[in-house]
Amino acid sequence: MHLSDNPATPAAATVSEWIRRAPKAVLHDHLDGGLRPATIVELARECGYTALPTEDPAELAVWFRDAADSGSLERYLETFAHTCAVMQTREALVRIAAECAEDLAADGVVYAEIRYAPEQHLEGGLTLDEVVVAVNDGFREGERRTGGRITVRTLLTGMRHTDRSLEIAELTVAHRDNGVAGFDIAGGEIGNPPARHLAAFQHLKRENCHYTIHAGEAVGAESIHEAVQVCGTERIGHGVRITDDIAEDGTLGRLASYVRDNRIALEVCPTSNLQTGAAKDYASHPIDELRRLGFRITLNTDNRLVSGTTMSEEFQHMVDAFGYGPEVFEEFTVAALEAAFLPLPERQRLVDEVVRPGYAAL
Ligand SMILES: O=c1[nH]cnc2c1ncn2[C@H]1C[C@H](O)[C@@H](CO)O1
Ligand SMILES: [Zn+2]
Repeated sequence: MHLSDNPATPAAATVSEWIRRAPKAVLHDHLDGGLRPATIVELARECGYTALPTEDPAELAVWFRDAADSGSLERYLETFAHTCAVMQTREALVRIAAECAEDLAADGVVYAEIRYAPEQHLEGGLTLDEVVVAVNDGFREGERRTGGRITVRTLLTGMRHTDRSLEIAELTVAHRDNGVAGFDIAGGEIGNPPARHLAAFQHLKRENCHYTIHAGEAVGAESIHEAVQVCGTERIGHGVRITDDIAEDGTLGRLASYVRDNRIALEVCPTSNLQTGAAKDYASHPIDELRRLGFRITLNTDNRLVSGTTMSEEFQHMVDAFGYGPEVFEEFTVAALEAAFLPLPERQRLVDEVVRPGYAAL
């Protein structure tokens, strides 16, 4: 299925002016899912990558969104071969990270946790450490270019189908004082349960280090149960299939109660969910039900290029579907900062000095 055939996923939202101005925080955004299409084309030429589906940046943007709109997470993930192919040198990683910070800041994002899998950027001869340093340098440059309007931290992702997660967890700990805020597990969920990576999570716990896990996207409540109760995750990437454990009348099962009552944040990414088949359309997306039931909800992009979205567009889709006003987005933004892997005083400063005044001024 392509977006053009699917009225549930309009190509782009027309964003209200106040939404662009509203301060935003994003906890779930993949570096390799958010490149500028023109940058991909330029970098592909420079590094001799000839497999791009088109060299026209506008067409390339449409191609990603359409190709990812298959109803399957596996197919969605196949598109990342084209972005990772051009992310194999220090120069490319610095540029992509700096542009990511600029693009987010231009969209009103004041705090971002950007994730990527270092193991996917070694083909040009970089070491894992060099990859992390390059991305961090790029983000520091991007923050400078925006005049400090945005704070960016990274999450290092271990891929669930490979066996390097412990190494990536150790890398996370090694770079924790240098812009790396935590760890994540991503990739195809079916057949790759999070407990395969228990050694990584145990290492992070012993080191008092933060992590989140993609769960409840392509697999249901059992995946969320394992992520929360076996792996001890602090947040859940997506998590929308927690609805498996909620009855039609809104009665919560034991797992759903545990997640809600412990304020475990859900990193909800509506447009991505529509593309991978985790939700049917915006109007029936569980985000609103979960919010009304008291879950700690954060709103996110997942992959700005691959899902053809921005934080402002995600906000706008929620306005259109549920009639949300600024007070709901203020709630989501404060929730994101409460769940952020940033020291408490820095989170409080962002809430008190940036987010609250920003919403008051809308
Ligand atoms: O939504 C997702 N679910 C699972 N894996 C994902 C998702 N979005 C991106 N990824 C994968 C593809 C990327 O190459 C990898 C690291 O960012 O994470
Ligand atoms: Zn994701």
